[in-house]
Amino acid sequence: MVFNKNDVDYSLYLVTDSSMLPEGKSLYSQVKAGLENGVTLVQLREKDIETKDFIREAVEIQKLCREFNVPLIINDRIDVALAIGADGVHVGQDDMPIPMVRKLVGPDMIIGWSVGFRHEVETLAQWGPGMVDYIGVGTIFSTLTKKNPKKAPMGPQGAIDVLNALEDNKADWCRTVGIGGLHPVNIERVLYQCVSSNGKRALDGISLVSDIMAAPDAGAATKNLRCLLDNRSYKFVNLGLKCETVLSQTYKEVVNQVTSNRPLVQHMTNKVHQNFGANVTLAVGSSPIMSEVKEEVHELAQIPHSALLLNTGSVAPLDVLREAITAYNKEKRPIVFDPVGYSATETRKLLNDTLLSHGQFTCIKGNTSEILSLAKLTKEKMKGVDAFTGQIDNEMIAQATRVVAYTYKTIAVCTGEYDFIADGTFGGRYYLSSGPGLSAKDIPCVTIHNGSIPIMGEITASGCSLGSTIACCVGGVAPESNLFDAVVTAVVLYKTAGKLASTRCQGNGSFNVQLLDALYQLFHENSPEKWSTSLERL
Ligand SMILES: Cc1nc(C(=O)O)sc1CCOP(=O)(O)O
Ligand SMILES: C=C1C=NC(C(F)(F)F)=NC1=N
Ligand SMILES: [Mg+2]
Repeated sequence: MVFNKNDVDYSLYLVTDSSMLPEGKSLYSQVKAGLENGVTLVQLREKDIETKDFIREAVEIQKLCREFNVPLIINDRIDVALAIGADGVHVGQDDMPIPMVRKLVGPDMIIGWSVGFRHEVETLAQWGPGMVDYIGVGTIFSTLTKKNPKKAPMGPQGAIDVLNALEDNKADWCRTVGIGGLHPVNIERVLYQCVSSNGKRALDGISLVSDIMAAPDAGAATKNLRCLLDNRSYKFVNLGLKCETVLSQTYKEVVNQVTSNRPLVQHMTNKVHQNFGANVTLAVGSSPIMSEVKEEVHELAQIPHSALLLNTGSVAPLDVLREAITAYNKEKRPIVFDPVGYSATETRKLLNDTLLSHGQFTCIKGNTSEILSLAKLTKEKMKGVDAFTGQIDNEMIAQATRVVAYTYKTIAVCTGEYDFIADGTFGGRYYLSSGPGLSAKDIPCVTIHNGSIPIMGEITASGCSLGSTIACCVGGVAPESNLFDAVVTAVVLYKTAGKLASTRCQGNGSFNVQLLDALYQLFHENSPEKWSTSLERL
């Protein structure tokens, strides 16, 4: 019996592995526990096994899957799949070519293909709908399960590229499952982030091996995975993720909450910014801690009203930065990310991309060049570049800010004469199969202006210290307060202080001091009705 391909539920796809069974468990018992708790598709994958043993095992598992009306896919071994009348086969890039597989198995069997790159999608699109029915998109995160991996982990951004390739090549018939290192700690984030740029396509499901096959209680593990797949809301921070530009909270309220909650803002940042950032944090009624000690990040993240400012000018080792992201995500406390010099060097780009794929950021703040490169809006892609002056117009910057917010499902801030703030969080909602239907141009964005303040660019750490101010506000507001309001308040406060300081200073030395004083005065006076900075909804 072969399933109608359109009826296959790819949401929780178990791929077996008999080499990691816990003591006293069998392949059969693990698969059964999975099927009883929400596994919707099974793939029998045995690398080194005699054909006779494989067939015996396949017949046994097939019988079990039929009891649960779940399709059985055989990995790699077309002969075994045909011999037992399996519902499908899965082949990798180095296995039998797809057109040959289709010729052997006929039109009704399900064919799955391992895909990691855009060119592989272009190939399957050329073959058309009669060939590949679904693809395993991976390897998303590093995993020990697949021996001699040929692909480096692609991260959620790599999976988005594959989803975009499917959309670009109109391969609408092709379904997708993410695979590789998927576990409860990252599944919500993968489903939340992995949406095509046009908003139409999300992953159809997730596929995993060790989380169930190696689980001492495979039933409980599966039940947990099922919940993550079905609840569709990723609360990555314990703040309100209301997706609108109506400031549901006034600047005054935000400042009051920061004052009363006095957040602890952990800085992992560059040497130049350390001192000034700590003083800005104090000026904005908060407590700085400049710690880059791996062993204490979890303790710090657990302190009420903690927030992390991660500025990749920091020289802390990568594993310390990753541990900090893990800790603050685990505690659902905000992380402000400042990808300093994002694409200035390949090294920095690799570091930043690695951190961006490791966790969920509450806010990503950068200057125009950092945001444009994060949005992958290179010169030729930019329509808004003035042909003569080469100046990038505000519409282009606003769009780049929206693309960054959308791509990383975060609040993106682009600093310059005009600051832009876009909300790509979608309220934390995520989808299976079809995405939100909205693209970057549809998400809320505001711009903030207070005339030009050229001296802002003349001092060190002025951009970095906006990061400190944002971290104070998102750290200090009450839980469930709206995240967007807190970020907007920080940017408006900072730009107002910058303007005020520029009218009082005699050069960049005194500007530093005046900026600190202005922040302190504006914050403690807390009379936003007097703040000179204007906000406009785009
Ligand atoms: C079978 C397989 N294929 C992969 C690919 O990237 O194509 S990764 C993988 C193993 C996934 O195991 P786990 O869920 O234990 O990480
Ligand atoms: C190598 C593989 C990649 N992906 C998948 C699946 F997720 F099932 F599509 N299965 C495999 N065996
Ligand atoms: Mg910067």
